[in-house]
Amino acid sequence: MLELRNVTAGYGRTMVLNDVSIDIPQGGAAAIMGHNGAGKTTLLRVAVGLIPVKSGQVLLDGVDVTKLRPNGRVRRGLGYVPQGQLCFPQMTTLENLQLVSRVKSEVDEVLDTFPALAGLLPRRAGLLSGGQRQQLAIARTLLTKPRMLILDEPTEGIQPNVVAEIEQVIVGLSQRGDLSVLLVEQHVGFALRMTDKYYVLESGRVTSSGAGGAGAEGAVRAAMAV
Ligand SMILES: Nc1ncnc2c1ncn2[C@@H]1O[C@H](COP(=O)(O)OP(=O)(O)OP(=O)(O)O)[C@@H](O)[C@H]1O
Repeated sequence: MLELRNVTAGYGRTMVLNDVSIDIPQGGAAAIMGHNGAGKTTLLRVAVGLIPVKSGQVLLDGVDVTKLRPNGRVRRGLGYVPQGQLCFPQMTTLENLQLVSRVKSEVDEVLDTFPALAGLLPRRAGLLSGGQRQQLAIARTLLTKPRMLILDEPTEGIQPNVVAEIEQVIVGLSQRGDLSVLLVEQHVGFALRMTDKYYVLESGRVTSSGAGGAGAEGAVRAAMAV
């Protein structure tokens, strides 16, 4: 569904990604792993269209979207949840959701996926916990009805006891069958459990890739130890 083909990209004259290729099929789930500064967030930004490529191509459903703006890519089915549990803190949980959709049945549908949010609708988003804000950020993106959900470190900065809750939601989404998932994640075990493909990025290059699943953990840890 989403393919980056030999992408080189960066900021100004500094290239961060060098000749990176990844391919996530429709309904598939892939994890990008690597140390801090390896270029994981940059890769996601390139996929979404927030950073132009210097060379290479981005394809959605086999169509070259390299020159397409982010809003065009969202219309074609990309949903992006950036790092940091972003929300509008002065607005309530419900108002944050209604920024995307005022259709009650659509809001109710995402609340089925996030029952924890249902009881927090009148609360200002700034007063939610980090885990609740992350759920809100994912719920808001789901309201755009993506076919591919792109998540940047969804468990970062979240209390360990809430991490499992977030993981469960993402695993559920990835198993829906109609939603592809691309995930940047530091928790190697979790990332591999829920994906069928992994890529390790080091200094802007893919240094290891293969099938996901718990069996890949050794290979990923070895690749990241280099
Ligand atoms: N807006 C920017 N302008 C210039 N350089 C940037 C910018 N954002 C990131 N970089 C640089 O690009 C490189 C890759 O950053 P990126 O955020 O993609 O890495 P990452 O793998 O996501 O790291 P982390 O795990 O710490 O989030 C780093 O050297 C970083 O300093």
